[in-house]
Amino acid sequence: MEDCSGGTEELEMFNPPPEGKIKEALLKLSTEANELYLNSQVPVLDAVPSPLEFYRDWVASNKPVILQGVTKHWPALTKWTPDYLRARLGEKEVSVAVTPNGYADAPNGRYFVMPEERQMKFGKFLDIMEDPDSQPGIFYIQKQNSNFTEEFSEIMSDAAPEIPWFSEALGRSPDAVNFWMGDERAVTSSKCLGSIIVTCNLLALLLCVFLLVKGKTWPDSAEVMEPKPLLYEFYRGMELHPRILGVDVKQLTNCRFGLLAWELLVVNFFLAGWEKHGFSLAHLVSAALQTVYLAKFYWWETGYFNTLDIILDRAGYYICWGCLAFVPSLYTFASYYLVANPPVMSTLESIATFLLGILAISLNYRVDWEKEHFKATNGRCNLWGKPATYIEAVRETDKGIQHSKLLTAGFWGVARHLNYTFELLLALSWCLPGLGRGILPFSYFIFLTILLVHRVFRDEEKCAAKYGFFWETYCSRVPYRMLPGAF
Ligand SMILES: NC(=O)C1=CN([C@@H]2O[C@H](COP(=O)(O)OP(=O)(O)OC[C@H]3O[C@@H](n4cnc5c(N)ncnc54)[C@H](OP(=O)(O)O)[C@@H]3O)[C@@H](O)[C@H]2O)C=CC1
Ligand SMILES: CC(C)CCC[C@@H](C)[C@H]1CC[C@H]2C3=CC=C4C[C@@H](O)CC[C@]4(C)[C@H]3CC[C@]12C
Repeated sequence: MEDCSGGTEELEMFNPPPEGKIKEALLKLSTEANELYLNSQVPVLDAVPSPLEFYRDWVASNKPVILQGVTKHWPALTKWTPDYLRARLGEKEVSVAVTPNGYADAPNGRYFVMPEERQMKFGKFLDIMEDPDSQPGIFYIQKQNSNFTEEFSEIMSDAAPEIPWFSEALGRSPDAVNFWMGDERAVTSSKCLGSIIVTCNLLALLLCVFLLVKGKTWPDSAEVMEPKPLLYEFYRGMELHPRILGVDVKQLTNCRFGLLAWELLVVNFFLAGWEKHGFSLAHLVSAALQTVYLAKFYWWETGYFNTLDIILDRAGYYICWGCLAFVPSLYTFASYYLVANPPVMSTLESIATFLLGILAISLNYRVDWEKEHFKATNGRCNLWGKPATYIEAVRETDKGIQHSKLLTAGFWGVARHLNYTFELLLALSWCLPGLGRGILPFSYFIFLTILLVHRVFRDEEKCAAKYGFFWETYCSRVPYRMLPGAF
């Protein structure tokens, strides 16, 4: 690769347009093509079309299509084993691209860099494929100059160097037929996501079935949900705090598995994006904000043990499948999306987004902290420079008369759920690097808006039942839920 560095200096003299401008132009082109005539997904055809259909529906209208199963009759599919290829081509000299990252045919930062090319015996190349760590670099046979017909004529009859209906539709034989071969490092790490998500789903479903059976047959405590339709019991769960081998299930699924998987995936997606398109500050901002947010969660973890998830929601599909499968898939989606669709955000916008995110995380933490601090000091604390004000709620319970305090100072005197408002703002901040890439990068933000608005009503129903008249007094003193003056 050293030879390439001289080339980079020469390229500098052409003074290419800034990367942001190229990305912007390409994005505009792709958006316009999508709006004007493209399908939202590339269609898949299972049957071979006639030359006329192929020309009319896809070539002439300039639309992409995936043809499935067109090569299933090729002998190559069963014949091409390492032994067979060695016997036919072992002594043959072939051209092999060697790169540090597996991208022999892709832009590297602002430049399209040619890979180092080595001539070697095909047998030697197969040895490297079988033991990739035996040599530094990633070896990849990939040429665009019809290397299949030029260099691999010995195995040409195992495949079809020309597809008749395709040539008929185009009115010409192919200009080039290429043979590519490499190991899995030519593929980005995000390609494994499908298997990870399937595994999480299977594990989660198994656990939910187990929890249902356990709750019905050998619950940890006498307190289990009264009988309901089976599907409901499966969805909502049976037990509040089940344990498996002494481990609290909800703490394991929510705090350990779900959130750690979230962090690992977000870091992985950032690295995959970097490997694929070069370093992106905006992608880093998105990953860094999520990392700070999750670190904040662990700092505040004991506060989480007083939330609806722990005190009200039972261990069932909603919470356990949610944390084992839904959190790794949807909560990480903003970062995942940026792997294939790199951000088009400028450096200045990225820095502004980071600052917005940090501000929102700090405010969210501050709101939660004020309530925690107020409860820990039994109301004897200062907030915003003044002694905290509150409503003393008295209620009769199984354990006798109980006294509780409803905070009316600090953020809890401005609106009843400002922590959710800042939660939405912080979620928006790490989705923002996907701006200009359609609605999908904002999936998590949209889901969270629905979840939190619904949660406001769930939480207030619980508080109204618990505090009765005193809750109504709090609501009249602090009339807004999330947005003072509006909601
Ligand atoms: N990213 C995500 O998917 C989600 C994140 N979150 C975040 O988790 C954190 C915790 O949220 P969550 O548990 O839902 O809600 P809260 O932290 O707002 O807790 C609500 C509870 O606090 C108590 N409370 C309410 N108002 C007062 C008051 N004025 N004075 C004293 N106590 C009061 C009541 O419990 P009690 O009966 O003890 O008095 C109420 O049930 C937040 O930061 C939130 O943004 C939440 C949901 C989803
Ligand atoms: C079945 C699905 C459609 C819905 C699943 C919802 C759950 C996965 C989530 C419901 C509440 C979520 C959380 C609440 C509070 C949290 C604190 C925050 O600081 C980190 C995230 C979280 C633990 C979050 C995790 C997902 C839920 C349990």
